[in-house]
Amino acid sequence: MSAQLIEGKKISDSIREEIKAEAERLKGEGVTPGLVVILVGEDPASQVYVRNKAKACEQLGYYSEVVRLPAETTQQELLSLIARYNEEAKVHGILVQLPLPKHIEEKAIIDAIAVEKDVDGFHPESVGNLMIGDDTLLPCTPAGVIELLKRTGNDPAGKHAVVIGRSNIVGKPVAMLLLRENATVTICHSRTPNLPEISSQADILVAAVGVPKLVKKEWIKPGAVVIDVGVNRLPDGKLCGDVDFDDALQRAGWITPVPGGVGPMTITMLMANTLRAAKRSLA
Ligand SMILES: NC(=O)c1ccc[n+]([C@@H]2O[C@H](COP(=O)([O-])OP(=O)(O)OC[C@H]3O[C@@H](n4cnc5c(N)ncnc54)[C@H](OP(=O)(O)O)[C@@H]3O)[C@@H](O)[C@H]2O)c1
Ligand SMILES: Nc1nc(=O)c2c([nH]1)NC[C@@H]1CN(c3ccc(C(=O)N[C@@H](CCC(=O)O)C(=O)O)cc3)CN21
Ligand SMILES: [Mg+2]
Repeated sequence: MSAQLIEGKKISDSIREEIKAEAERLKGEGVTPGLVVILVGEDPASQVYVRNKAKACEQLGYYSEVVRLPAETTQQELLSLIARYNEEAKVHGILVQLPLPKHIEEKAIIDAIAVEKDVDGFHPESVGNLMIGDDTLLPCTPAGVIELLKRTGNDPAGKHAVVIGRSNIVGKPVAMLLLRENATVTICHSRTPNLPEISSQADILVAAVGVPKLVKKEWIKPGAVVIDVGVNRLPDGKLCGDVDFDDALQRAGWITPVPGGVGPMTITMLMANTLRAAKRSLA
């Protein structure tokens, strides 16, 4: 048996076509969606993502700015910049690339972003809205995961979903979205003692851990849908996920590759959020 591939790149390309058509329509009404990405310091992985985001903006005809700041930038300088973009009408979405240098308090920065421009969905008000089921901008990676499931006919409703990882940017929000889609959700983390046992009960397994190839064949229920959020750089420079892909292929029913799975969807969902924020600015 060999799992079916969930082709995130392909699915993401077709969603980008839909977004592009919508963006053209909005431009006809005089609004060009605009995104600013702010990068502090020189983290090489961040550089790649920032470049991919700028490329996507170009492809969709968005207005885009990338602000690269030195690692020594102070928290106050960053806050002032955000205050400026909160007021800037051309910009509908503000993304500050995480992680930030240690001397900057991430929470202070996220809190400072105007909630209507919070295209990451990380602001406490956005998180609260997601939690209570109100209409809000959804965090991109979790929204991408749900979109991948739906577009491959893997509706989460009634399924047991196991999420490994509880970060604020992936684990917790993806669990909340799966719950909203009527899955029964189990969240695991570094203090979960019997991880393989719980994991192997999952109809839908989401790995968002940051440990290369952690998830082995024995952790997977035969036929399960495996969504690998991990993007890890190996010493040889290659990318790999949190799932041992070759191993999992023999057991899973569906699986996302890394690269080419969740990553491209994250960027596409960012583009969708920016479009949404731009549309709302009209109302
Ligand atoms: N594809 C994308 O678009 C995308 C987007 C974001 C992140 N990522 C990738 O996804 C991965 C996770 O990112 P993140 O930001 O969520 O990471 P994070 O903030 O480091 O969180 C990792 C989570 O995994 C748990 N964990 C760590 N080691 C574990 C272990 N051995 N067993 C069980 N749980 C363990 C941690 O538990 P504790 O809470 O107990 O510490 C934590 O909850 C990374 O590889 C990252 O690069 C990809
Ligand atoms: N503010 C903020 N928002 C985010 O969504 C975010 C961060 N910060 N910091 C880093 C993480 C990691 N994220 C991402 C986003 C896209 C890819 C991505 O495009 N991955 C491609 C390969 C890229 C490569 O070649 O390195 C893939 O196919 O998986 C990966 C991680 C987004 N994340
Ligand atoms: Mg983190």
